[in-house]
Amino acid sequence: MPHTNNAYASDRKANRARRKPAFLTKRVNAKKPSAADPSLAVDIDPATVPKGRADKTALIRAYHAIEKQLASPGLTDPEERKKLVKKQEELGGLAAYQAASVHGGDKSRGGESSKWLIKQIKELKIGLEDKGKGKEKVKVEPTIVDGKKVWPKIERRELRLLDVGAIADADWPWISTVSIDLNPQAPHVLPYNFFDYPVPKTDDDKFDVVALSLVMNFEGSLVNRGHMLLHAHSYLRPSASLGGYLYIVLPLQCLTNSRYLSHDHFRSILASTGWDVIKQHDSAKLTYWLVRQKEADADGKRGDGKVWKREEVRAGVHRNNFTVRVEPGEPVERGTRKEQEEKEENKQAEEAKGNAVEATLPAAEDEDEEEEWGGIDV
Ligand SMILES: C[S@@+](CC[C@H](N)C(=O)[O-])C[C@H]1O[C@@H](n2cnc3c(N)ncnc32)[C@H](O)[C@@H]1O
Repeated sequence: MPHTNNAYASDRKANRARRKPAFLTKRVNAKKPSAADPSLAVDIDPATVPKGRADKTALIRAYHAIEKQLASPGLTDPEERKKLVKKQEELGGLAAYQAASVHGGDKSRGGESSKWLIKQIKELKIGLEDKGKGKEKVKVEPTIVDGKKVWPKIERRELRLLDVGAIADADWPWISTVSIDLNPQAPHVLPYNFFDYPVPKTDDDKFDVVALSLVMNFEGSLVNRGHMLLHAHSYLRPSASLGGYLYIVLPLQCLTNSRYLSHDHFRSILASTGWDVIKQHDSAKLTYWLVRQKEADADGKRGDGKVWKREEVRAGVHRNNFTVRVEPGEPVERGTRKEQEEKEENKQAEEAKGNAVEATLPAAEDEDEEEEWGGIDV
């Protein structure tokens, strides 16, 4: 019985046996060597996005392994950095990674994550609560027609959504979406890092909802994942004393099979960073969270400022290491994380392994697990 509920676990076992997947072995040009450094040899046609599930998984893993190295504090040599970036390019770059990834919002796969969000927005009447102050409240209830909910047509101001890590997706007529991504794949997606996207100056220009769908698990720095939770506050428009919503989607295994994170632990981190969980749902592969800003205190703060380090929440070797750390300060840039942080994380990971009853697998195996869930192979 695999330790995951993923139907494709057997594919991963194949990879663990270090069998080189087809797309990595395919030679585009026998003469094309591995540049000056043989360790950079990745025999892949950059234009070819792997078609098979196992090959896609291998690409995601390979890309993520490099992404993690780029986020490492040990990476101080600019030449090493260049090599790693080049390696990613040879894999097809972020575009190939995106094409190979499973996306919660991908309409061709049913747009699973956006569907869930839209349902919640309608049910919670998000964007309607501050409409027409002093006017009679609009009653919005669905009627059931042929067993399906039909929502009445109502006048509503356009709801504003900031879709972070959007790649290329989605629009609804009554939602005004601003989409940003590190590497946009469509003209309407703005090329921004979330941490650099300018905060709107007026409340009217702010957003009702910020979406981080399968984005936190993409971020290689654990501390930056926490910063994403803190940073999202700035973009939300306050409505009465409460504020707007943050929508988070993660691979389910980030919470159900992580050594350092569970549903309860994530809920505590959310509370501490100023969020009340309003709706939560798990599908077979994804976990969905719609959270709302807590009431601000007299100083305008919504969180308790607590520092969250990596803490073990469940033992066992057959676990992934996905977690979120929360620390004050600015988001860290790749390669500039303090060495002390990494030492501390490694020490904690070692202790966790030592405590594990079934601590039999080699470290490399654990590493695989982490890459897998740091990636978005869901
Ligand atoms: C797996 S895709 C998720 C796509 C889509 N949101 C979905 O749910 O299917 C993750 C995307 O997040 C983007 N991303 C990661 N960190 C980001 C950041 N700090 N700012 C903007 N985009 C980011 C990546 O470029 C990547 O395209």
